[in-house]
Amino acid sequence: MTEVASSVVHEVLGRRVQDVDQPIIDYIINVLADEDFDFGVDGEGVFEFLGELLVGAGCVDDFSECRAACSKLSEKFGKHGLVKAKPTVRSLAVPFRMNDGMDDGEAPKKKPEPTDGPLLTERDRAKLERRKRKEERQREAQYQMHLAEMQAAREGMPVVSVQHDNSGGPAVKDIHMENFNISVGGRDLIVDGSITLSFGRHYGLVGRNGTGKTTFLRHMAMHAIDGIPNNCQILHVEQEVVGDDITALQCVLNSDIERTHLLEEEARLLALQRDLETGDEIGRSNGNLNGAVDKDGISQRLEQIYKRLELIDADSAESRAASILAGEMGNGIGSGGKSKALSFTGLSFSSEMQKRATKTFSGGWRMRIALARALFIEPDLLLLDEPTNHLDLHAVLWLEAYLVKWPKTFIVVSHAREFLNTVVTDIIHLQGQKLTTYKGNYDTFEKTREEQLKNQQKAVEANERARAHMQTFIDKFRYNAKRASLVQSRIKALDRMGHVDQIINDPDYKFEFPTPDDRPGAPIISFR
Ligand SMILES: Nc1ncnc2c1ncn2[C@@H]1O[C@H](COP(=O)(O)OP(=O)(O)OP(=O)(O)O)[C@@H](O)[C@H]1O
Repeated sequence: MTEVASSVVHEVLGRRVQDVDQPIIDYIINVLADEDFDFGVDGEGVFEFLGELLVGAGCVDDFSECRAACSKLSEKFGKHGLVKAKPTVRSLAVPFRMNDGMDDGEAPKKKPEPTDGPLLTERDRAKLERRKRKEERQREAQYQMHLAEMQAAREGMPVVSVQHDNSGGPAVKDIHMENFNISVGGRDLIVDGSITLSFGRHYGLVGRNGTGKTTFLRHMAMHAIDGIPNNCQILHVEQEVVGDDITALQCVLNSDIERTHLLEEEARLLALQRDLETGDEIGRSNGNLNGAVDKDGISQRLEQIYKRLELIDADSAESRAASILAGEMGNGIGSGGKSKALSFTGLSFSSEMQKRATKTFSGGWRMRIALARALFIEPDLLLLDEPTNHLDLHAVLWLEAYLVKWPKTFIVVSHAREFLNTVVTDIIHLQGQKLTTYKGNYDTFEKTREEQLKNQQKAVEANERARAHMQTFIDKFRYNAKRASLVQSRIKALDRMGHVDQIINDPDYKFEFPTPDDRPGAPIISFR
């Protein structure tokens, strides 16, 4: 069969076959010699299966010549009686219903598909396209459902706010998450993941687009991973603040819930006190002394409130919030960094802007307010997702300097290499559904990875060389009785050896410079 196939191929393709690599010709011959090969009508099967290869390898000049050659190949093989008659499957003009003649009322009626008798292969292709589109729609719907579930769960969670009672040190130190899985819409993003976040370390989370970095942060923020202590305050800066009548400054200050409640109570009690005093005057003029007891109670409570406000340093809160919004360095945070020589304008909210309602700001500026709020809260674990996206260069430099001095743990997802190099102490790499932590900044991570990949490549090559060598020996002496035992031992050794895992690497990085109107700033690393 192979001999016949070989002669037909040489006959049809002619002299050009001589210029084509032998393995390609062997492959073509083997395909055509396969007794199950479907030649299709007029060589259509040959064209579909081998067309591109024939053109690419230079066996024919172009696709039209290729079609003719395929037809000829099919015809010649037919003459040799090697083309088996295969029933040509055509689509039905109208769909065949299995329940025809049965109870019509019960039958699920399907609209007849528009058919004008195309070959099934073309129809199949269209079908495949439709199925793909359907799957994409399903995936999108599942993802939206996942987002809605996350949103609902988020709404049911206690609000992350400024905590004042941690004079004995941070409530939560290291966080150990072990053997957890994360999937979205049936797609596994992290399988059997384990990671330890050491207190005070600054992590950069990197990985190809779509690997699940954002989803991982979301799961952590929702405490949906075992190992995260309940009392750990985790804030994921993902969405801009809601635009309403509250001023930008107040929006930041409101995240100190205790202070806000104390101030509200104080205002209420002072108003009550004023009312009672007015009532007293009226009462005195009527000879009535009622209300003295209430007045004492109010004074006592006010005294408690003032003490607590002092303890939590409520007076300085406003200036702290304002300085974050303006982008000044405060609280000893963020005064260092290599960008010291540049003057910072930071988040750039002037005092006039700080008094404006959040609803008057664009999405980008409301994102800045969300960032300011997170920095003001200083949660146990801060999660930042592409924070530089909404910032101009000055704000990026300011944020870098701020984060360098950040006293607690944070994880930042970013494609900005310089930003990562400046602010992180460790890199978490999400790849192949696994999380791996590397000490050092982004450049160090990249070097370590390169080294690892080189070593892995060497191991793969050494393994393959050794395997090939053994295989050659086996093939050569397979039928040699004298060497049978040697051959056997090599076959066993080959089995034991297995293959070294192929290298899984992220595609190269691509640098992008975003348009200056929305994202002026540092170069962006993205995975091709
Ligand atoms: N809009 C969407 N529709 C359907 N599935 C989605 C959508 N967005 C994300 N997903 C699914 O969730 C997976 C994880 O997305 P996620 O945003 O967490 O990845 P990522 O690593 O943060 O990517 P990127 O760097 O692009 O933000 C995706 O691979 C995809 O399967």
